[in-house]
Amino acid sequence: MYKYNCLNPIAQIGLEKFDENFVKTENIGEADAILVRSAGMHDMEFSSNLKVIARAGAGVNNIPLEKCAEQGIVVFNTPGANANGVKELVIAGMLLAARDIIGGINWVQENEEDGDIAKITEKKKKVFAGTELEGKKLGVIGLGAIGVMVANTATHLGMEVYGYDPYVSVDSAWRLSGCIHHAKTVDEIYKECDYITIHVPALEDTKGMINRDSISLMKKNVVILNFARDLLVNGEDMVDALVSGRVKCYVTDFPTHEIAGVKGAIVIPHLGASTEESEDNCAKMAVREAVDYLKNGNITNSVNYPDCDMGVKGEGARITILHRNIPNMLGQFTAFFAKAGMNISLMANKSKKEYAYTMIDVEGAAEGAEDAIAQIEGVLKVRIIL
Ligand SMILES: NC(=O)c1ccc[n+]([C@@H]2O[C@H](COP(=O)([O-])OP(=O)(O)OC[C@H]3O[C@@H](n4cnc5c(N)ncnc54)[C@H](O)[C@@H]3O)[C@@H](O)[C@H]2O)c1
Ligand SMILES: O=C(O)CC[C@@H](O)C(=O)O
Repeated sequence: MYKYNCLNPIAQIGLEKFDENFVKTENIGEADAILVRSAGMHDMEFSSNLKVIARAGAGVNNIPLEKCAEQGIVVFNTPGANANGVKELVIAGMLLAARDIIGGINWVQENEEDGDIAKITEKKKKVFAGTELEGKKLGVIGLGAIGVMVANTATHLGMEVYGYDPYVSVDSAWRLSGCIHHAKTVDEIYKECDYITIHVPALEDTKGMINRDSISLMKKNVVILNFARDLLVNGEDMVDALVSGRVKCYVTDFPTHEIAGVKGAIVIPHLGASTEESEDNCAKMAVREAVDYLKNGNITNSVNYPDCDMGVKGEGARITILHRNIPNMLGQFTAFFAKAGMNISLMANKSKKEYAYTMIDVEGAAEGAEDAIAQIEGVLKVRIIL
């Protein structure tokens, strides 16, 4: 029996994918798997029983990936599962920035008791007038699951779209509309575009990328949209740019004390992925990944270990080994099985940066293998799945 804990509410339709071999626990210390959304995990201590953290979402900056890798905990995310939800809110964000819809709606609410509201509307409405998206230039920084969808949709609104992503994947490149202008430098986006939207992960090299210097390259009255992470934008520099009028509008999904209430900031309470569809998609994918890892040892969509799949476990034992990516690990594993007289029927080995993963199917119960392999230097976690 495996136990799982939910650090955040996870959609029921996903939890229903756990079969009779899984039970929910409120005691994190006894959990084999943790399901999480945005809860911060950097200060948590993990029990040696924990094998999986499945992030029902894309961003993993709330999880200590390196610490988990060192402790043999495989971290998964759910690529693309909430991308459409975010894309739709980004489009809404552009429309809210282009026209003063919020100001107009607030005005109606403030004057709802006025018997003459229909008449005064026609006088007042010019205050809330705006511009259209058609014909404007949109720069998309980061062409992953969300960026590609935003870029493609914006072309249907008649926008001229520039895309920048020096690490774009082959899959994303295939999905990207042919009419998107390939920006070779991020400065080209800053200099050319009327709207700039960022869809990159919060990493050391992306933190604070929107700051005084990058803003100084942008057009006056630019609109900046941030549905990725607050850390990507220097808050103080953004407040200055809004107050001085350098930036016309900053639409963000991440409220901070600094930005909330600043004129020109449209601040949304992290709702990008908060749709029924996105929450269901993320939950289903996260549970599927956790179950497949716990029952079969297969890794799909891990962010700290390599993906590796040997299909459904068969009759004999499956030994799974999380280890450092250093020479002679495979030789030592196979030497153990040879010496123990155990026949290997299937084997796979994959690596990702400093870490590697080996799966070995043997005929029989692989008695003694767990303890013996755990002794090999460089091994981080061994499991025998029977
Ligand atoms: N607001 C929300 O609710 C919400 C929901 C989902 C994701 N997010 C955030 O959005 C981010 C992107 O999500 P996604 O699903 O598109 O992820 P993704 O991994 O599919 O795409 C990220 C893209 O950024 C690119 N990239 C990385 N560094 C870059 C750089 N320096 N310059 C340009 N491009 C760079 C990568 O090559 C990749 O193509 C997530 O990391 C997460 O932080 C927010
Ligand atoms: O879980 C959420 O609601 C937000 C998720 C989002 O920020 C993500 O990175 O996928």
